[in-house]
Amino acid sequence: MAKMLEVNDLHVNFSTYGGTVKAVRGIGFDLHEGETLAIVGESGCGKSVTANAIMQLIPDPPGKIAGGTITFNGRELTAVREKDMRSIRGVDISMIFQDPMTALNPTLTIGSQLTEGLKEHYQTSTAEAKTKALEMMQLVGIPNPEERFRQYPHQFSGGMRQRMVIAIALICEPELLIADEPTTALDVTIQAQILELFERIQASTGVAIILITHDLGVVAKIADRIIVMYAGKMVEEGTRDEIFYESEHPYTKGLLKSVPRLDNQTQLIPIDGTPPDLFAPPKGCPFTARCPMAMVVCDNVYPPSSHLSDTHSVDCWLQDERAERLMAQTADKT
Ligand SMILES: Nc1ncnc2c1ncn2[C@@H]1O[C@H](COP(=O)(O)OP(=O)(O)OP(=O)(O)O)[C@@H](O)[C@H]1O
Repeated sequence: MAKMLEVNDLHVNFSTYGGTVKAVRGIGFDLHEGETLAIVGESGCGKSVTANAIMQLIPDPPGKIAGGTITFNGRELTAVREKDMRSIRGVDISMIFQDPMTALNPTLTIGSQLTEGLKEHYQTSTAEAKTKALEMMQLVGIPNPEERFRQYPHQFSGGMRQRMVIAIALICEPELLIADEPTTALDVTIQAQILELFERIQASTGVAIILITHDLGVVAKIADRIIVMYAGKMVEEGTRDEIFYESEHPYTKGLLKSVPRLDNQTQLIPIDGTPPDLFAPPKGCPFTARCPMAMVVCDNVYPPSSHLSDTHSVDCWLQDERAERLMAQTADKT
């Protein structure tokens, strides 16, 4: 599959009264047509900022893309003017957010919100837009679309509202859908239904998906590849199986231990401690203070990326060829 998106050495900062928050600190990844990529990590690690940077929605000020490139279908998005970006957003790249309650306008009918994008970007006639909207409602599993088309958001349940938000995001047939915590506000059963919906939509439309979540359990079934972020860095990247069965970063392993399992066989073990302050991130590995395997070097130098396979890489000194020597140094110091 062809490469659609390439993020390279992306840095995003926010200037605040307290200083500069270094929210994203040099991340890079590719996305191919029709792929589902999950970005996973604890609250505050930079997932949403990464998504907003791709959409060119970083509020400036206080935010700024301080470095790096974001190339979408050969176009460098950081250089695109806002006017042109408006014709990419919602058309080529769509984004949906966590809360289906606030994403819809309570004063407009579902139908007018669903057809708005088609009319604005393609000057589609009202009749044609309605036909397309009803098809889309069918695709996302809204029963009685004709009747529902005329209703207002408050007449929909939370799960149905999220289906509508997804329909609105997809109606202009984007090539890329970015979903930021799309199931977090929903209960577990509805959550599973929405995830199945993503799978179904991808199979029928071929849209590529970036799924952002703090919950590895959510991506277990649907992600092709997973990026694990910590304190603005990408600490591990791999296929779903590499992350679930062969993860090497102590943080990824910690996240996996804190995921509830269906068989309820294992005890959930939260990761002790909190992520570092992003005003003054540590110069070494940011996970050091919470890492059960930390060595002296971890505190002082950020680890180089170790490539464990063509698709699997990890930023951890334990994977470096010098690890044994570094462990001995640590033992000497203790
Ligand atoms: N407008 C802003 N002004 C100042 N700091 C910001 C702003 N937006 C984000 N940040 C900071 O950037 C960092 C990354 O935030 P981000 O929202 O990307 O985290 P996240 O991983 O998506 O977490 P969550 O799931 O809680 O949204 C955080 O430290 C956050 O406080």
